[in-house]
Amino acid sequence: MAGEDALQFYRDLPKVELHAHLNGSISTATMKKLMARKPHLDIQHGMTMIDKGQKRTLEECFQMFRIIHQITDTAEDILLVTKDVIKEFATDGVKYLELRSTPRDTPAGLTKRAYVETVLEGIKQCKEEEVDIDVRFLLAIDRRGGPSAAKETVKLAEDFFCSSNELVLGLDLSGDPTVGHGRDFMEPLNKARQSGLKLALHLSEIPSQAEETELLLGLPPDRIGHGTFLSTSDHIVEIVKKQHIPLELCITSNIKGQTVSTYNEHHFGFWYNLHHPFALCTDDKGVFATDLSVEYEIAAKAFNLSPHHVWDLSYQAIDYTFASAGVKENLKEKWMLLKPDVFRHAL
Ligand SMILES: CC(C)=CCNc1ncnc2c1ncn2[C@@H]1O[C@H](COP(=O)(O)O)[C@@H](O)[C@H]1O
Ligand SMILES: [Zn+2]
Repeated sequence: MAGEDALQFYRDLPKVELHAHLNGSISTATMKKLMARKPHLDIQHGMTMIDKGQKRTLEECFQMFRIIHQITDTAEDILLVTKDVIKEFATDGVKYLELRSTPRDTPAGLTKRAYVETVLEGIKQCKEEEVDIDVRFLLAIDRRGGPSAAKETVKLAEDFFCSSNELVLGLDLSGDPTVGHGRDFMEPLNKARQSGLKLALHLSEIPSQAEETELLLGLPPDRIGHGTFLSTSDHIVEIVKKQHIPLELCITSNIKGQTVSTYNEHHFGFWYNLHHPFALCTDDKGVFATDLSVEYEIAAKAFNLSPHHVWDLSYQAIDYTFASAGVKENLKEKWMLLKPDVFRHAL
């Protein structure tokens, strides 16, 4: 397979996306619509996206999110962004998506509760429009907010967990990993867990976080975001392996954010060789100018995966979703229906 044929194979492959931050997933087309609504902000596209071949420091990446948040500060913006992002994932062949986003009170008058309601409305409208994708939502805790904001977000998640008809499934812990300490979030995260919410935590995204990682692994989380530096501690690897905690691996994000130097050195290789569960994900498809099909293609090239291996990766990811057993079964049936076509393309 070469060039366009290859990319078509990865597009046609039914996929599960488990690690996508809403405001990091905004495409160029949607960004243009948002910028046209707010010309006074004078934001240029280069300020919100890292193009092919470019890299940024972690600090510069988090600066980009501050700029993006200025552009998405009303309910109309959040509704537009949610619907566009969902439709773009569907066009890329994603059949099941767990979106995550940090509820925000904005100067434009949006409240955290209204923020969540708007995202859920976007998901509902896409369903009514029969977009071919099953979408669920995780509320994100930004480390910058500290324990009090975390408690508020957990409370909101608990409320929507009960009322959203299985749309809200859990929580994410994210934000600048150099800010705060995991211990600040143990109590609210533990409480969330006891309420039945699932936990997807960014862990060991930067070096020297072994102490924090070990503490948070004690919850334990249901999935780990990135886990880039987990493998620097044998003890931590043992804990993760023993509990079979799936990882969410985001290759382009790690390269462009410079926590990993080259594709071949990505920790995909380490966990793949251990046969440990993981799912390929995009993280921020807008900021990092990628798509899930592109991430599968990058992994296949860097780690020499056959189309069968690639198929297995996408099929296995169904088991790592936070969806009910029934939803997982339906997805597996869907995958089997789509399988022959996919392989006709591959051969
Ligand atoms: C800087 C870099 C390399 C980013 C990739 N890795 C990330 N690590 C931690 N938190 C993140 C990352 N990407 C996005 N986020 C979180 O997602 C938010 C944007 O999406 P949202 O507003 O929650 O809808 C950011 O403000 C940040 O809190
Ligand atoms: Zn992330």
